[in-house]
Amino acid sequence: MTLAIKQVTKKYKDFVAVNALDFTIEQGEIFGLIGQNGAGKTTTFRMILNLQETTEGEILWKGKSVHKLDRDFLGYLPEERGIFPQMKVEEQLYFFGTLRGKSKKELKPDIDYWLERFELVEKRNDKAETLSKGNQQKVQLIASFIHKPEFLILDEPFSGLDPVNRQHLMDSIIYLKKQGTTILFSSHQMDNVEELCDHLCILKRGVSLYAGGLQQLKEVYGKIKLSIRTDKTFDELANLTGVNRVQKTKDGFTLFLEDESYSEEIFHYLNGGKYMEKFSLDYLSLDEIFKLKVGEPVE
Ligand SMILES: Nc1ncnc2c1ncn2[C@@H]1O[C@H](COP(=O)(O)OP(=O)(O)OP(=O)(O)O)[C@@H](O)[C@H]1O
Repeated sequence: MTLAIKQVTKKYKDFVAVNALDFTIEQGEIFGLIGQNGAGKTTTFRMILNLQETTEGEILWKGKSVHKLDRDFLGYLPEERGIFPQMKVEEQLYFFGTLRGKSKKELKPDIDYWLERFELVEKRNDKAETLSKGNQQKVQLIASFIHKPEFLILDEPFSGLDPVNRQHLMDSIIYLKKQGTTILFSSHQMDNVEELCDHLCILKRGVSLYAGGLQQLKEVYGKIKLSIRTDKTFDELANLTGVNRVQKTKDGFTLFLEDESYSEEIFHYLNGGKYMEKFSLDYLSLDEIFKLKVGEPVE
């Protein structure tokens, strides 16, 4: 494993912000940390970054305590956004890259590449303060990884970006993973997490409710989401055996089943087992699982 969080607790006086957190991240994977506001995501990042001490437990990078490491292997996009307002975009990127030990010559092709990729080429000589909020965020994002860190931590990287730039960011994260970068990020946008993550940790008030593979998590619940188009009524569907909940959708209904085994019986009931225009059985989305999980009491 690359990063190991071992029984880490963070207390602020009597308040426990992170409680016995324990998970590992493998080299080259994308790992999502999700949780409601105040769940302890930023605190966890700050402890990995050695910006804050753990109260208990330890954090290891490739077997060594993060206290003992030079920080150049890390890249970090903090939640508090901010770049030097008076500095030009390109200057800014050279500044952060050289600060992390790269030469201007090494940085040049990468800066050109990322400015192009994030549609900032025309802004390269503009002062940061004249950019829109989203564009400033893109500059800060590029600055976080322009020195090609082995491990990149992104705190809410998607917030504040429009859908096109969100897609650019998704593609860039996948590109960085392909280059071998290990990536840990937090997001409140579950569709982004679902699309990108191999593994994830769900935090609730500092406690991990789940840490492991995304697909494994989905399989715990099974394929219990049935989307159908039918002329049956809401009540008829709600009264079926094995149906826990019915949701009206734009073009039909979604049935949440007790168990996926009920789907066959329902298929026969709806249309005598014949052709149906829409009948699809699926896993719950991460968003749905998240809402179920955070609704459960913490032990
Ligand atoms: N310096 C501090 N002193 C006291 N309490 C703190 C401090 N920093 C964070 N906390 C508390 O620790 C808890 C976790 O905060 P943290 O910022 O890690 O949450 P988060 O999951 O990143 O939330 P968000 O999604 O809102 O960014 C919160 O209740 C917060 O108020």
